[in-house]
Amino acid sequence: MPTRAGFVALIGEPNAGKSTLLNRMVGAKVSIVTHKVQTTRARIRGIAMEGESQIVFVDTPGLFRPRRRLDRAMVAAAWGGAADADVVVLMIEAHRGVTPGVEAILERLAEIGQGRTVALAINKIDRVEAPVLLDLTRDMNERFSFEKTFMISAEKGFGVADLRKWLAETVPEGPWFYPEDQIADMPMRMIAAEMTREKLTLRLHEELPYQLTVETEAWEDRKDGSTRIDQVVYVGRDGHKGIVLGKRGETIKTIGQLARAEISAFLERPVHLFLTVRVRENWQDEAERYSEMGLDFRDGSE
Ligand SMILES: Nc1nc2c(ncn2[C@@H]2O[C@H](COP(=O)(O)OP(=O)(O)OP(=O)(O)O)[C@@H](O)[C@H]2O)c(=O)[nH]1
Repeated sequence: MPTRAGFVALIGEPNAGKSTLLNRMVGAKVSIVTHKVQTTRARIRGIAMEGESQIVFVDTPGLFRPRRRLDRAMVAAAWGGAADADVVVLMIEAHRGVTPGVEAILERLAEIGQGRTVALAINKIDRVEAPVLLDLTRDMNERFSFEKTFMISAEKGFGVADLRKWLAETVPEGPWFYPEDQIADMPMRMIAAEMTREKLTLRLHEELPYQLTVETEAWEDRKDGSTRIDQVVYVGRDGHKGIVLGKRGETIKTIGQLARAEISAFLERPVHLFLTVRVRENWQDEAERYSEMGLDFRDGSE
């Protein structure tokens, strides 16, 4: 049987049950990546293997809960995750029905959902009676042409296997993005590097140098319970250094603070983060090495 692999964006209002569903579909084996390993376009929430299929769940951060300081570029980037996905699954809550939030999502879906496979997952079916569910299914399908509708309870596990199986069949044929053995223990160093890269992406967006990667060079768990992490931000050209550093080093300082806070929350221990910006020669070879590692595989291919 040929292998399949694809990106799935799980979208829905806060509290719809996305995390609960993800945890069920992904399982403990890859829970380490359910935190935030990101690709160039979207953050990976988790990877599920089903038969010969690799299902990569991507996050759509801040999509429906824009914070005040979230600018247009970030919202666009968030939608980028859904727009780039092979399959979009909209999750709604059975007992809440078509809320204004769901209506807003449907409006956006009408724009980005064209020509894309979009499924509906009605969650928390344990909270409603059958007639309510049927009415809601009809109503939603009149508003948008979903490829398929699933009635599930992420918490109790009803219908989850069916959805997973359908996703496995629906993602496109092609090689896996991540070797199976790598998924299980994506090293912490790499995750920490990706967290820093994410901060750079969010901060610099359009200005972000094309050939930019972050590597964790040193990692020391100290006796006092804290961790010292040294990372290098590599850029392809000397001229890009200034962009990353910012005026009087302010940009890199802010990025360091944000990344440190996130890594620290992830590790659940104090972190001292040291960032260095370096220019890397022979970029091409390095980029290939990275794509072998399964990171930034979209770089240069689009
Ligand atoms: N009754 C019931 N509750 C559920 C079900 N699935 C999830 N929940 C509950 O719904 C709440 C929200 O679930 P989450 O998985 O955190 O929702 P989310 O969409 O990830 O929320 P955000 O992280 O805020 O976007 C939790 O209290 C879950 O226990 C379900 O099938 N039935």
